[in-house]
Amino acid sequence: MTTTIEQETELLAAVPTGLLINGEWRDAASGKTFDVEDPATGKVLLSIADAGPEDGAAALDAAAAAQESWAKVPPRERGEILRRAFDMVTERAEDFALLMTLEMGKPLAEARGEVTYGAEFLRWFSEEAVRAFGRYSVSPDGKSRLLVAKKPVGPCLLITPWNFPLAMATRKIAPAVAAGCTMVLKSANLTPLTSQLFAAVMQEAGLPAGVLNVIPTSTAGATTGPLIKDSRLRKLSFTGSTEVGRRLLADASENVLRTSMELGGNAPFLVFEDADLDAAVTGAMAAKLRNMGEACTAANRFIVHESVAGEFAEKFAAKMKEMTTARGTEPESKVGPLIDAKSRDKVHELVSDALASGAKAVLGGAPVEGPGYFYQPTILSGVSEGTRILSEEIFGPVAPIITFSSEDEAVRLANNTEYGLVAYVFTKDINRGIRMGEKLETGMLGLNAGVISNAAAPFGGVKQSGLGREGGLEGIEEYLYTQYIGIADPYAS
Ligand SMILES: NC(=O)c1ccc[n+]([C@@H]2O[C@H](COP(=O)([O-])OP(=O)(O)OC[C@H]3O[C@@H](n4cnc5c(N)ncnc54)[C@H](O)[C@@H]3O)[C@@H](O)[C@H]2O)c1
Ligand SMILES: O=CCCC(=O)O
Repeated sequence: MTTTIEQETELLAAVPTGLLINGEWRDAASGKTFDVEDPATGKVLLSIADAGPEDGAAALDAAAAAQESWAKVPPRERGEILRRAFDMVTERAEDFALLMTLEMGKPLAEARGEVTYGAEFLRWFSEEAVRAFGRYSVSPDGKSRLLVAKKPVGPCLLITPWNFPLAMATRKIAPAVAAGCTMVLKSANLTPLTSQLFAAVMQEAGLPAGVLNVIPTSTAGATTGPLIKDSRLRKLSFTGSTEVGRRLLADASENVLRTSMELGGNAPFLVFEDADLDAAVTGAMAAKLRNMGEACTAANRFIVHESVAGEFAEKFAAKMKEMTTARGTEPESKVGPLIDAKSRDKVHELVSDALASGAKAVLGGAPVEGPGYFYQPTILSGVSEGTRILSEEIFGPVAPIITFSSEDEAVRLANNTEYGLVAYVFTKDINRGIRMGEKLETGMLGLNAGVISNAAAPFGGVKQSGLGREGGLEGIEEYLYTQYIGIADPYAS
């Protein structure tokens, strides 16, 4: 059912529009606000407070002041706050889903999926909060005792992207809460509303004042730059483009700040000659069209064995053709708008460049006429090596296909990128699947699977896709440091 204007207005009225600093919602010191737009219509949804450097400093003051007492809160209590937040987000799933659809554009069904995925980080880390164990051991020579403790790293700056407005925030906030860290969250300026609502839920779930401070801003660099150079900050966790991540890493080096970097991707999707082609097409649809292709995990290069490339392209195109583009609130919507005009133009630039270099559009190949930033689901065949579309993140519903004739060539093509986030492999040969795991230079691999994101798994990349892992047993470690205490021989006289 299409959502009504009344439903949308009522929901937007419930979203806090201020900055959250030390447990209070307040205006920006400058009094400035910025607009958040609906990418399907270009209309303004809401204006919210626009933090500047003064507000950033106030947020870090609050986080630094709360750190000592927050670290002393028993792990079980911290876990219970996260568990209550999980229950509350789940109860309000429809609100969170609609809000994400409004500000980011994804179809409602997908937004509901993100609520489930994003909430799961709250539940997972509510369980991990009580398992941040250290160890005690006897030294190899038996003469001393080794005590290894895990401690919260301290105040963190969390910077999130626009493409998964809930999950990218919970994937950082939940482990930080579990570990006993305080935070300043700089949400994405294109999609800050979901974080605003989520922060209100965290307050209601019992998170003490100052533990989570939220500073949406239209001036990211000017507002967060001074925080990164402030010695009270102990950790920067960033999710976004490799380009911005690289700059932040340079800034973070000044104080040798601990960092987690979840950056861009250029995922290869390999289809071998022995693959179940129907399963490969189902996987391709998920790996390409999830989030309209606006995912770091999106399949960016379809590398298909020459003997099955024609049949794969035909079957893939038949499925893609069924994908209706429409505002995400419409029941028929399978592909929502891209986030803004700049992103849509970049997608079209890459497609035009590939076509000019000899590729053929099996399907689509152009923006959709009319309001909003829609792009036609597109398949390109005959893309040649060296074309821009194979080396840059597309971030749109466009699938370029290239072919290979041997396993070695497939591996060479797949690894021919500075990125290393995820790869997808479709084959019925288990040994080949294992070989691919060993040969592909990525932090994650989908074996006969087109989506592998899971709160219980370590998400992250190698090469220029980043540093560190989010989720899984590893996720909480990013917010803990290890302290070793050497103890003299308790039997020595
Ligand atoms: N690896 C992952 O887990 C993952 C997940 C989601 C998105 N991404 C990547 O994110 C990118 C898309 O997101 P985006 O367009 O929001 O990325 P982006 O790098 O433009 O922005 C990410 C965040 O950084 C902020 N930012 C920008 N410049 C900054 C500066 N100088 N100082 C401080 N903050 C700054 C933005 O306001 C936003 O909040 C893609 O490259 C995608 O692959 C990666
Ligand atoms: O955009 C990248 C994040 C995608 C995910 O967590 O599945």
